[in-house]
Amino acid sequence: MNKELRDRLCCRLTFGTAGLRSAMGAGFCYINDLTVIQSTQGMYKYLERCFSDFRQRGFVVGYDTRGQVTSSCSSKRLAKLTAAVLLAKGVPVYLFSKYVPTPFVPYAVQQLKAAAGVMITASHNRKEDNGYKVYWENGAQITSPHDKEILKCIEECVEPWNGSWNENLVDTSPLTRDPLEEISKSYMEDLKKICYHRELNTKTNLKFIHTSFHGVGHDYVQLAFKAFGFKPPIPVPEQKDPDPDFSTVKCPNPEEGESVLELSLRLAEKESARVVVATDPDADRLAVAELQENGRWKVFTGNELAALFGWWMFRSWKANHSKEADVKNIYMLATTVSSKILKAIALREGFHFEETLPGFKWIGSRVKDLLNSGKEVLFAFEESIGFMCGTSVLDKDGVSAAVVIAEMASYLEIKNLTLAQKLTEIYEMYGYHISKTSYFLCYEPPTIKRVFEKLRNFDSPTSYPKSCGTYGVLHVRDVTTGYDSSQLNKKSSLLLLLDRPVLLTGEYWSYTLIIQNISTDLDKTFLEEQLQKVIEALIENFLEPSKNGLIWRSV
Ligand SMILES: O=P(O)(O)O[C@H]1O[C@H](CO)[C@@H](O)[C@H]1O
Repeated sequence: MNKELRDRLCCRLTFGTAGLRSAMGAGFCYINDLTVIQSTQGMYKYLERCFSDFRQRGFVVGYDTRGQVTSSCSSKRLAKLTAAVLLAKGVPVYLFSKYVPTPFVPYAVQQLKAAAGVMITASHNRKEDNGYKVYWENGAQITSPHDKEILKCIEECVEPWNGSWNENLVDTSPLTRDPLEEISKSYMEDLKKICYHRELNTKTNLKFIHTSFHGVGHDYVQLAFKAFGFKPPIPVPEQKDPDPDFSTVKCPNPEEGESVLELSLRLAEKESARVVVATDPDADRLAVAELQENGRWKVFTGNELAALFGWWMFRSWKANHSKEADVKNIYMLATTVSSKILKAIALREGFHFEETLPGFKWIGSRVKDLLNSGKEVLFAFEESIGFMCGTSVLDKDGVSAAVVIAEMASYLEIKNLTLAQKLTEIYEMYGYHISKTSYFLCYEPPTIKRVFEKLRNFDSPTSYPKSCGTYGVLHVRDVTTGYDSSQLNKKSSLLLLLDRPVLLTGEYWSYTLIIQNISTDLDKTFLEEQLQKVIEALIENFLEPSKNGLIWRSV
């Protein structure tokens, strides 16, 4: 009992890779009415300090379809409370009147010139979770130092203010605005900027299946296909409407591959559709599967999809610009744990590639800086099926990615190519880039700390591993401490300003191993075997799952 109380009351929610995220429940480290009110009060305090015109600019609030029947805690209720805190303080709130994809919030923040915004969502997490994703005025998720400063302000505002509980304010306050129609219309219009073959889309014989995994995606993906001139994709009926229980899937994470796509693939077979697109419950991630000639489905990894998107976005840019257009002004980005295929394409084609820390918040902020300095960013991604096509939304966007891949598939179809065949062509042109991504579940933060401490003091104190099984370690980059053995000054250009290891959410540690930029004449099977062996060595020597009680999830 004491332990239970301590666990619930003696710690606070902190900003992770995607805002505040935790299970819905009672306690200060859970998502509930009180912690959301406290967080918004802290946000108010911080925003008031940062923006003298906060009361003119307002704040955007969106929400997904999550909820708990037993506690009546839902994203919608938490969104209303978020709005109430600000309305009570005289701040105009753009509260969407209906659930929206996460990308609508960063998009709206920029469009409406709001000071900031919040999306109530736990993305693809299990049904028990919820979260509070914060966007800054630049339309990107907040990074340090804002997160730390907001946390400080939250701690100073834990007592609910008058009016903070009054969720009815959203219906009675003259400061409430519903941006749904305006934002939806303008988002779909902006989407057309990355539509290059509308004519072809209207005529294509290809059929597409779409699953929204019981979340927000259905209506918006249908609209996006319409904006591109396509017939509507065929929805998976059992998964098209919101269901906070996610009753047809074990976990609503499209990253889990074929097992989670079961209903979509069976529907595709029935409908003779070759391509399946799956948006996660808040529609910011995209999975894609394609039926192959051998009758099997290929579920693309995030890195493979990025190779296709990168090729496509650059090819489309080239096709729409004169030979004189300055390719040196073009940028593509990826997080450091993602494949370097874009780097290989960039090197060959003459544009720029940049790496960021893991998490789309880093990509969003960097893209904004590049845009501000007059650069053009065509595409950015992270391996966990997060894609940013174009720059209307400075975050990953499953809705735009779904319709872009549909256009790509239709275009390739008239060239008698499948997505998988084009991927092979891309590899043959720019070098094979193979990778394997998976993750371990670990519910004990001290264990994770121990694993990393061991890596930092491997054979002797303060020394990183020199080998992993039979493999030598060429370089070590520790973005938590800022160490990079490959640099002359031993300093990493990527430094995580957090006091915990990279890739940690407190719940799982994901890993991505990449063999990159290899010569095309090497045997791919041999490379895949090598990759598998390196993975096994890494797990056995560095992670030691049985000793550390880590649960492996196959992706
Ligand atoms: O909100 P979700 O999709 O979970 O995204 C989170 O997971 C990604 C991988 O670290 C990051 O981009 C982070 O924003």
